[in-house]
Amino acid sequence: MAISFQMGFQGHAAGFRRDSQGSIDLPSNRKYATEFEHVKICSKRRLFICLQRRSWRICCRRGASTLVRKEEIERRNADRCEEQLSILMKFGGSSVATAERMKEVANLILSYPDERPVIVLSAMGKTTNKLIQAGEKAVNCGVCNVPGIDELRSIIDLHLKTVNELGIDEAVISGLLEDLEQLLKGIAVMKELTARTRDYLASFGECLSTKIFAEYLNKIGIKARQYDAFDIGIITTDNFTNADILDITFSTVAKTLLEDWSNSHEIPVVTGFLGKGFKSSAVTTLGRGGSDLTATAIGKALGLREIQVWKDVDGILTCDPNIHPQAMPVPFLTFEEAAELAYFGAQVLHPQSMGPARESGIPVRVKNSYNPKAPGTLITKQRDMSKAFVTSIILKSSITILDIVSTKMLGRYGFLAKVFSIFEKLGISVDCVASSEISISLTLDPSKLWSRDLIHQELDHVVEELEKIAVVHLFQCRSIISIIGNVQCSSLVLEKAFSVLRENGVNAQMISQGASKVNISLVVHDSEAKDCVASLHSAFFENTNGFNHEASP
Ligand SMILES: Nc1ncnc2c1ncn2[C@@H]1O[C@H](COP(=O)(O)OP(=O)(O)O)[C@@H](O)[C@H]1O
Ligand SMILES: N[C@@H](CC(=O)OP(=O)(O)O)C(=O)O
Repeated sequence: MAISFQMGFQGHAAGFRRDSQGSIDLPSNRKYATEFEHVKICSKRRLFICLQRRSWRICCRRGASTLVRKEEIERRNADRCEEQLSILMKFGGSSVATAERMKEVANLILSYPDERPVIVLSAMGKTTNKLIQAGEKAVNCGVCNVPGIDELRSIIDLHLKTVNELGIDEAVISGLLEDLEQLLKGIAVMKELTARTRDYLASFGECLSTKIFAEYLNKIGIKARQYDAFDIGIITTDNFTNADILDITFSTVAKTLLEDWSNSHEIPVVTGFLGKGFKSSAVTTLGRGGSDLTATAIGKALGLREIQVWKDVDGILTCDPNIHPQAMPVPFLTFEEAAELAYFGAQVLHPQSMGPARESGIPVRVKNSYNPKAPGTLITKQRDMSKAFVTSIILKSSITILDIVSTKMLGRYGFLAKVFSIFEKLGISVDCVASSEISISLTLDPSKLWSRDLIHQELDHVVEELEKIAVVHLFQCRSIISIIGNVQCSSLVLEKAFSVLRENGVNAQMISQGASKVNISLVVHDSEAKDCVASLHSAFFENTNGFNHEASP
């Protein structure tokens, strides 16, 4: 964009350079851009005054930092009025962990000038963990000691520091911070933290981050409005800590957000992770990482063109980078592949998040807010599978295997039905199954089903029930390695996977292939699992002579 701008000495000293179109590129050190957005504390006074008189504001356009007229931002606001909301941008905790990160995210939003986005945010950084830890401490610490709980202090410090660094009024969050302390005192008085209270407690994280961010957007000239998901019609089951979104959500959310948008043209900034219980009307949460699900649910409700999920990695990777640092981005995935990957434990996506996107056919793009230029991963209904072989390897550790063999007290036909009716009665879901007429092996993820102190007791209970009809062996400390790949190549995938296991001297204790056939799961001992993943990754992705490389969707 061509602009004329008298750049004084300070501007040159700060490293600003004019390019051939007249745009002024900011120095690569983004600190300057930030300083000029928060001019109150800016030491580059002369340049700041000049900027203010001419009504310039700083924003980031398509990755290159440029100065953009305030009028231009107003024009964009006006353009937004004429059109419907177009995309959804969800930013996870790592993307909004500090004031600096929030500024980067605001710049990212500005770098999509032609879109009218809905924003979904998670809690800042590790706030959710700290809220839960504070709640657990409050149970035993006594009311007087609540204000001194380390995690509470750290949550208050982080949020106050953030509003101060963003130059917004502390009043935006002071009421919420007071309520939070009161809630923790209530937990201390009651000496218990129920699942319902835990969800209410966790909700403070998203309420705080969205209030701060919406206020900041308004401050820099982008009209925005904060929404609590439980007030706009995200209606869920009353299954606290792991609630499911109910279908009524789609029409209620659409009504609220679209009506407000057409009246006020303010970008909605919505709390991820939260909902409202259908029967209880209390705040619920969608399970850890649930903001991804909020994003796809709102995307479906509004019929948006694209759902963007911004993380701290270059998209979905070939495996967890914490397990194997050579993990590389997967450019394209189908909803089915992404759902399997999420369900089998890839932390990067919430297990249920692909549902609403798949039902509505809206593409999901997973991007890196720390590296926006990276293409990320595009998840769509279909993709060209001709060059696809294996897309990723997922590891889920600390699972339990149950080997169940019929005592023949039941007829052959009744055995499997009876086994699954026991799981249904106990409300237990199973990950992998391998079965014959009279025996069945299956895997459970106890940490998802029961709290740590209940795991042993609950497992004993399951075994006791099953022993009424079968001989049961229970094996703990096992890992599921799931290989997500092309159904057409499953024999080749199995052949290669087994030769890797053989080279590593590892015996698979169970093998299972889902009905979708995109996933082959192998169960090994926890102690062997990480080395197996590294060797499988190396065999499928690092020494492939280009065999496993994909270029187009
Ligand atoms: N296959 C994978 N691809 C990408 N990231 C993965 C994968 N498996 C595990 N991860 C982890 O997931 C993290 C991103 O997920 P998450 O922390 O939930 O993001 P956010 O909080 O930004 O929504 C990454 O930092 C990475 O450590
Ligand atoms: N804050 C919630 C919800 C969430 O989705 O977080 P993130 O996007 O940072 O994974 C959690 O920590 O579980």
